[in-house]
Amino acid sequence: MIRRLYRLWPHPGLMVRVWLMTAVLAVLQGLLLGLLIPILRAVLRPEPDFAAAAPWLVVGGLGLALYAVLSVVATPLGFTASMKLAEQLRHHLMRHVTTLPLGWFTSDRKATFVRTVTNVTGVLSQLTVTVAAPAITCVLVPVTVIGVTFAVDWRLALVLLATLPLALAVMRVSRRTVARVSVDMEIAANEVAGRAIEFGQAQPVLRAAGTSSTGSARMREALDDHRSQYRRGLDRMLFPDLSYSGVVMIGYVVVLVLGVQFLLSGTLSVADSLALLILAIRFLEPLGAMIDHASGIGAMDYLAERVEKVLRIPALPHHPNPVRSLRSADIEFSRVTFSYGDTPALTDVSFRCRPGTTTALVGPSGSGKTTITRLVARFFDVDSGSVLVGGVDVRELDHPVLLNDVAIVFQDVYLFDTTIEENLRLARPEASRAELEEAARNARLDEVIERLPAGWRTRVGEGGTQLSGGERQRVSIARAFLKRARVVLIDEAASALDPENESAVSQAIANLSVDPERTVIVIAHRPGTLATADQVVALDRGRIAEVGTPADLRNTGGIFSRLYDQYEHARSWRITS
Ligand SMILES: Nc1ncnc2c1ncn2[C@@H]1O[C@H](COP(=O)(O)OP(=O)(O)OP(=O)(O)O)[C@@H](O)[C@H]1O
Repeated sequence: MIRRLYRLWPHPGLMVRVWLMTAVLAVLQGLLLGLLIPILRAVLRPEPDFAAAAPWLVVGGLGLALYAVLSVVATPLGFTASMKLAEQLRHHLMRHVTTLPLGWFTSDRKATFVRTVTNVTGVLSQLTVTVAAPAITCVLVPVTVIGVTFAVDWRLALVLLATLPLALAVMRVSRRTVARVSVDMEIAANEVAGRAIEFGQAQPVLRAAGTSSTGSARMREALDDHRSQYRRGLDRMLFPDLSYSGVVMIGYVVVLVLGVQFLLSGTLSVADSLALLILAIRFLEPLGAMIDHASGIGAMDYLAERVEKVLRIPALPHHPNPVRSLRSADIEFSRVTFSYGDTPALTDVSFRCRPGTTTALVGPSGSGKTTITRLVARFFDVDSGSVLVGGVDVRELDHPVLLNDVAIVFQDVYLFDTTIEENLRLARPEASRAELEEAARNARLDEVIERLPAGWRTRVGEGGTQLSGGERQRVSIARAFLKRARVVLIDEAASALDPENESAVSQAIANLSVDPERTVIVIAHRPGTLATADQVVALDRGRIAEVGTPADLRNTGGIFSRLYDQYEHARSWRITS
């Protein structure tokens, strides 16, 4: 465990200092106890010899003073260490996460990551100080006491020594049980937390459907499960707990019986028997306390594994001499094949998008449209073939340089809870007022801003909830203009937009491709976008089905013409309904 924690932290110096301090205190404690022997031997004689005891008392006094000073230093060190260690581990995780492929950030992984960074690192760092350090004491005090006991009577030292491996062996077995119980309890607690979040979020749906009792039944079920898991856990812990205490108690009784016997037979003095009795107590007491730390150590194991799991995710490979500028926005897919693990997404896909043009990606759900846009931005690396931007394989391009020239307009745009101006400035913080206004005009956002009560200074709410979906997309397109991105990847809203937003978003997309240096790829769901695209790439189950201009493909009876008719039909249905 110690080795594992040592490897986990990039700079384990602070942790080692805390542990060393604890170790020094533990050994000092054992040695101070050992001083009892010469002191008791000098005092518990028929004629007490205080002069002989005096030097030991002085050494003991100095030792105690040192112990007190070290304890005073160690306590605040422990407090700050736990905070600093958490901070260090968080930075370590964050640094690693910035090297991961963007495609790794699915919503469930994001949740796990957030929990690991916030909760797991904090608890692990705290346990590293509050459990690992006392656990060191629990081992080192008995070990030192044994050393000292050997100096008095090797026979009793052997009895104590026999207890140690036995207790540690029982401890090992117990730890496994305790670790399993801790994991089961953590899973049950997570289930409760998950259900609670679901229960909260689903309130509107549950109430609208008049089934709020069903929702609370699911919640109750999770709580019941957690309670019975907890009870089962306590039952399972009973046996290791009792067997461990049993070993420690038997050790103590054996020392007591043998000590009395040696005393009665005259082979051990009264002073030594008394000293040994005290040493035996100090030997067995920390050993007994060790079981209390077993669940903490089990929890540390589990938490360390969770941090290691994130750190083990392979980073996006880095080219040793990356190309540091983008020659042009020419995009080419050359025989690209890609799978998400075992799920094939694209097979042998080749097409080219020239600067100054708009390419519409169409195809049924799951045909690979989103994957194409992800590969352009290098969220993932292809399995075979290559994606070229400006004639250079994206794997050879400096990733920040690529992302600097790429703007992505998601279907569901997330805005920060600040003003509309700040949300736009994210794309280029130093943009002038005139540049902001030009970007807003091009994205047809100007008319939205005019309507807002505080204009540019209107706060958009968490996630941008004060704006409609189409308006949020316009903010995102305005960012692409402001950023002067030469590659723009758009996932057009598939759900219905009101006619005003629909035509504004289509116009904004059309404005983007006016720039002769810009390449626009849009996952198109609107006939308006399809009709104005320069090129259509139709996909079917990860393969290219058709490539051509909308006019060429409109009457072929192929996938594009079918989808076009469907979109048109849906549109007329919306208009007439
Ligand atoms: N993160 C992922 N992990 C595993 N499989 C994925 C992932 N994303 C997509 N897939 C799978 O890859 C295939 C292509 O998905 P993709 O999202 O590219 O299709 P799409 O045409 O954009 O679909 P839609 O129109 O529904 O968004 C599908 O089979 C999908 O289930």
